[in-house]
Amino acid sequence: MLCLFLDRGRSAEEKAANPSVGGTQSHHRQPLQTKTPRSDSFLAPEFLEIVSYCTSPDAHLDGLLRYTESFSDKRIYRLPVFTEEFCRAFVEELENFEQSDMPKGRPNSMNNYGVLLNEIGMDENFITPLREKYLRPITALLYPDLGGACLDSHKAFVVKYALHEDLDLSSHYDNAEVTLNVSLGKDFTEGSLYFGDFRQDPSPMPSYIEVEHVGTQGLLHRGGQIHGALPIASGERWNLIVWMRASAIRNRLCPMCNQKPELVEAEGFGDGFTESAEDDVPETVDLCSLW
Ligand SMILES: O=C(O)CCC(=O)C(=O)O
Ligand SMILES: [Fe+2]
Repeated sequence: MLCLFLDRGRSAEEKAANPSVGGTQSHHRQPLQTKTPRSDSFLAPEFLEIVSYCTSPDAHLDGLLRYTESFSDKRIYRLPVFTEEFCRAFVEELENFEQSDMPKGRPNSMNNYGVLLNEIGMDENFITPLREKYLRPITALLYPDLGGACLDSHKAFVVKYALHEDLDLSSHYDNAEVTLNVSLGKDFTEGSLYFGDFRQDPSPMPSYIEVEHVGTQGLLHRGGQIHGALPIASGERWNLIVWMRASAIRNRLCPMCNQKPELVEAEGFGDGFTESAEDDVPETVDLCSLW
């Protein structure tokens, strides 16, 4: 059973009742599951401090920016997210899954290597609470105009780059209002991200900036910020990517085709649109920051 060390607070009685929880096995034969995280111990203390600030009554953008690193005027921010111990355990579990004979899909149409988190049961119990409880107070301040306060679904996956596999990722924008990209390790050289224009606001001479990955830390950026990844020169690079969507925004205009979406039924979160598109759209986007 997959359990990403989220149960550090188990009592002796619980351990006696279910000693196998928390173990790491290399051959999974049954559907993988996670336990609901019972503590915040997998999150970096500095990240918890940021969340605590953002949920305080007087929180404001300038106050939040004191805790993060900002990159140019492109609204890209770096912040601590996970502990090192968690990142190591997470990658170890992903490697076990990779080596298993479980059926696997590709993370997206561009990356050939990596893991879709819903395939290992980590969507509902791990990414949903991470988005709702921890990330949303932060994105509400950073991206109110993009529905940062009402990001209500996601697509989450881990991408992997290695010398005889994918080396880089070409320029693209994400199917997301806001993206979180956390560096999980392992050891690698090069492989930085580069960012150009915001898709909805192109300039005749786009300027590009390069942003390095820092282990355990995350980058938040607008999904529409054009970006790509430079080739790694050695080692292996694993990153958690969470494409976060706000139905209140995309119900009005699909961010991929710039048209009013025509909805078809989908499984799970689909692409993050909701059916009652007409009814749910707030008068102004900032309404959702009143949550
Ligand atoms: O390789 C990376 O760190 C970026 C991946 C990415 O941009 C994506 O999957 O959308
Ligand atoms: Fe991307």
